Amino acid sequence: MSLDLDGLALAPELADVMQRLSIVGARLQRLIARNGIDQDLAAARGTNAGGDGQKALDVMADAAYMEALKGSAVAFYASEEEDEILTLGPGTLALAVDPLDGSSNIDVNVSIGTIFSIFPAADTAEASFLRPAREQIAGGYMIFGPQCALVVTFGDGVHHWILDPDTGRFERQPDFAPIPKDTSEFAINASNKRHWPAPIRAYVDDLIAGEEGPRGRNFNMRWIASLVAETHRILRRGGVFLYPGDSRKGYERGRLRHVYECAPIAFVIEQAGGRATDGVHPILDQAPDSLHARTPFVFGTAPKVKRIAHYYDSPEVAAAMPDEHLMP
Ligand SMILES: O=P(O)(O)OC[C@H]1O[C@](O)(COP(=O)(O)O)[C@@H](O)[C@@H]1O
Ligand SMILES: [Mg+2]
Ligand SMILES: [Mg+2]
Repeated sequence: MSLDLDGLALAPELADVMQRLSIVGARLQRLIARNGIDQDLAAARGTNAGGDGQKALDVMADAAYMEALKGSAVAFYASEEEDEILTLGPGTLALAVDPLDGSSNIDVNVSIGTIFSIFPAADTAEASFLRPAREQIAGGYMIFGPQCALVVTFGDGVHHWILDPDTGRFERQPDFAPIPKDTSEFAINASNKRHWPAPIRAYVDDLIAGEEGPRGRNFNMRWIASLVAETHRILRRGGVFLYPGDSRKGYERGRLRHVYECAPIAFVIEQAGGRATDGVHPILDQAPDSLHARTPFVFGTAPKVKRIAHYYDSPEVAAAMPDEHLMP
């Protein structure tokens, strides 16, 4: 057993899937640590269904998870790297995965990861995933960086393990505390500013105006270009992440995918007392219309995410709202 699940009272088939995911995660961490010694994990390998360039590690991670889940309770396997949903066998679960998130960071030694979402299997493969994200029974990620960590919610708080590289075991840590509310960090790819919708531009302009602006205080910006790394930071110290839809061709619904990126991250963030929306409406209340559907994605400290939604009504009013009026 590489993962200590004592006390979580998981159904045996779900516990078995978590063990299998963690074993692949520990293997990927070792593989990534040897990138450049054994092979080039960032080598181009073609394009996936979403039209994104695939790298060697994208393809290897996808194959490793798919292989590891054969014989498990996972009947339907959906992946960023697979055009269609695959049927692995009889089973009671459906699993969606972004096998390797943050691919642009594979060859620059920056944290990358895996994002996964688990539903009860429905009658068909499509029905198992094209459904309100609130029906997930598990959502989480593994992050491969200075540490390898597993973060997952089963709807009962946000659980956390850190891989001990000496033993290959994931050691259970205290559950994540509620997301801090007083952090002044925001994460957005500011190079796309000219393409953003007006409310997002107004919100970010007010942050950048700092203490001379309507918010009356200074803010700090981060952009790692690894969703798992941004999520891990926000879980730990608060803040807000935005990847809005924009006017670039193909980015009308943003860049991030509902099924295997936004839905599981939204589940974790809400379970940690935060909020996750498409800018206005909670992600967990939405059902995607296709497997690789994109969605605008805003998540983090709840009052910040609520304030952003108010910018779609009136930027002036939203900028002046005291944080305490926006508390969940
Ligand atoms: O390169 P951009 O446009 O800043 O987008 C960065 C975002 O794209 C992603 O890398 C997309 O994920 P993949 O690497 O799995 O395609 C996110 O991890 C990250 O938040
Ligand atoms: Mg991704
Ligand atoms: Mg990916």
